[in-house]
Amino acid sequence: MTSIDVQDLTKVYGTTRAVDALTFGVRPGRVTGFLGPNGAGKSTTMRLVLGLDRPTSGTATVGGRAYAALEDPLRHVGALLDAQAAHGSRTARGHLLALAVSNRLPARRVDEVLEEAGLMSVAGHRIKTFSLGMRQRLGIAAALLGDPGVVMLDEPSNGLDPEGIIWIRELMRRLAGEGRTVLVSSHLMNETATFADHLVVLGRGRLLADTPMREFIEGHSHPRVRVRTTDPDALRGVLSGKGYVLGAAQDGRWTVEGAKAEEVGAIAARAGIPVLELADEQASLEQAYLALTADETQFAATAPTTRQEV
Ligand SMILES: Nc1ncnc2c1ncn2[C@@H]1O[C@H](COP(=O)(O)OP(=O)(O)OP(=O)(O)O)[C@@H](O)[C@H]1O
Repeated sequence: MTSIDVQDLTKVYGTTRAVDALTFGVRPGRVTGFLGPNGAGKSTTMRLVLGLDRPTSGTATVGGRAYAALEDPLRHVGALLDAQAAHGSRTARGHLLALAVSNRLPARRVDEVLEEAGLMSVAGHRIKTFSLGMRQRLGIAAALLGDPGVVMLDEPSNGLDPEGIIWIRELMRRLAGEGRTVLVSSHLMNETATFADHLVVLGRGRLLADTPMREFIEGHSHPRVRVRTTDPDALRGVLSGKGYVLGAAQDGRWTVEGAKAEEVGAIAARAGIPVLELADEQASLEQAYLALTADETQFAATAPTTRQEV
């Protein structure tokens, strides 16, 4: 099966290094989430892989070859970059048929992908009447037209309703399960956590992480315990004796940063303090991502006081 390989890739626009000496691989059989703050270089990287832009230096290949060198490229790589790109005056079926014909793909694929994308009932409607979510579905249908081994989707959940979000998640899982190479950019961390096996994270054009999802979350978050007690003052006292701080209460529960449930439980039990609820907090992808990218966000709203402190 086919991999995407990005090797020492750099793209400079004027004074902006949109992509900066980037090296990573996207492997088959798993969904790779492509993350990074606004302007980190995700779309530029995807455009370079698709040969839509020329690298300043370095290479981006699919199955070891530049996209431009692929014969019948849609049979190898399907991509959704900009869902607005389709001609508004065409029907969904007309648009896909034109793509199929110009790329020497069998016309029967058109109805197959319309069905797959849930667009069969509107296949004869003009695209200009489509909502953003329907355009996303059409863009994904187009990406699947050539039955490609590599699928790249830029923000595919954009504009999709909850049912559409579940559909895209299941579609990506299935494509990876079939052994395809799936690269998906997203700003929605909770969403990405439901479908990605692996993560590639960019910040200001550079590689920040290329790791399995689980390792990423474990490596960029710290343990935290949630506890409910009838005697918070006593618990605060015994915990502070062990170097832990009982945080502020929220909904009748307290948090202890940097601790494990078994440690807090043992400390409370030794002091005879009643504990009504005790659990390790599951670190989320969002927490881990924010911890990693805190210094890499180009367009963060920063309070003036924080600025002066830096
Ligand atoms: N055609 C272009 N001309 C000039 N600058 C560009 C061009 N395309 C991208 N850039 C710049 O390159 C940087 C990376 O942009 P890119 O769109 O690749 O980031 P991104 O990670 O996809 O961001 P987002 O999450 O906002 O989509 C940004 O600073 C952007 O302004």
